[in-house]
Amino acid sequence: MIRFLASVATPEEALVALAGGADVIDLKEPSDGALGAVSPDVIERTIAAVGGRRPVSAVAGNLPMRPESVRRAIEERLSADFVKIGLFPAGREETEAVIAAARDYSERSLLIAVMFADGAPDLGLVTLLRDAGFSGVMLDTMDKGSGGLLRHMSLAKLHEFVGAARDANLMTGLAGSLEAPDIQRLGVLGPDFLGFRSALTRNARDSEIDEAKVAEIAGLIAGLGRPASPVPSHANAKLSDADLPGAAAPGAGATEGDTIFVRDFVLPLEIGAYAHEYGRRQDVRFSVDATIDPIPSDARTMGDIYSYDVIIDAIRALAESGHTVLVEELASRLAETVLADRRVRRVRVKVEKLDLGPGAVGVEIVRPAPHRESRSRRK
Ligand SMILES: O=C[C@H](O)COP(=O)(O)O
Repeated sequence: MIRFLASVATPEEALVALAGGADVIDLKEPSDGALGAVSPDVIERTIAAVGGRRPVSAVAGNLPMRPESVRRAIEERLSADFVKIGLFPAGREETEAVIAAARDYSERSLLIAVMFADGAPDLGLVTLLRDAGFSGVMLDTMDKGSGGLLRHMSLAKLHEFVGAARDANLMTGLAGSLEAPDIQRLGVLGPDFLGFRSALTRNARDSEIDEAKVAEIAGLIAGLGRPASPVPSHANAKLSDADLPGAAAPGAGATEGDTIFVRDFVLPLEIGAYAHEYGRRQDVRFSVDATIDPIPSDARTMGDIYSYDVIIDAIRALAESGHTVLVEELASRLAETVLADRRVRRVRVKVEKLDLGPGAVGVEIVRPAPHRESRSRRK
């Protein structure tokens, strides 16, 4: 299950976030850039207001990459469940010194490193973070006026980040001016947290958060229903472990379903078994028809639908994944990604190479959703 981290500036906002359904109350001062810190007094009052119902995190601030500044900031925030420490662009040595300095506190709080997608993040730091006792790592954006996370980093790169962090046994979070349509697209990657501030306010990022907005984001995240990697014990106790939504069996006598499609989507890919097909790209056309549970007639938000963006993202990820020998492999991998969403009943995938002749060559496959099959076998 993916958790919803809501950034708040005051105890009052924390209560709004709580009422709206946030899973983690993240203290930061939004008028002071990406990781503006709130005072220790605000931290204490917020912890008291939240009263143990949810974990509270506090950011260390927009600090220079100097061990003594980072140490002091962590020291003042140890009463929070998580302390988020920004790894701002700096030389490797300075960054390593900050990570090493944080190690002294890893037994006393859960440390989360924050890297910045628009700040040339070094994903190779993940193992250092693990060795220094960090509990998690997030990707966020520094410049809140420069577009959201997906503008700065491709899904394939984010996938790599989540995978590397998970391999290092770190919790992962994604944030950066995220909006409602990003949730399903990032949900496919299975991070532990999605973090929000801008999407929770009706006006500017530093205006007050709005409960209805918080509830909308909470509903969309709850609708993802992905399994989570373990969250360390004392913070976990404050997180609700509601059953995975979206897992209900389709009603008996349900219709064939509706179709979400992406057709004739052409991208250049490295593909083919011949030597002359290596080291160059050729145009490949993808067409995907996903048969999904009938769309409710009152569907109005992203949470009510299966997004074609998820299919497009999966195709783009294939294009970025290096050389593939067979179109059949592309088709199977794409089908698997689409079928991972429990609303999908069946998928038809057509993959065509366009540069080999006057026409197209390729493959078309149809695959049923495995979770639907096993359910009907049990009956
Ligand atoms: O940690 C999450 C951030 O506060 C996200 O803020 P943002 O949605 O305004 O980028």
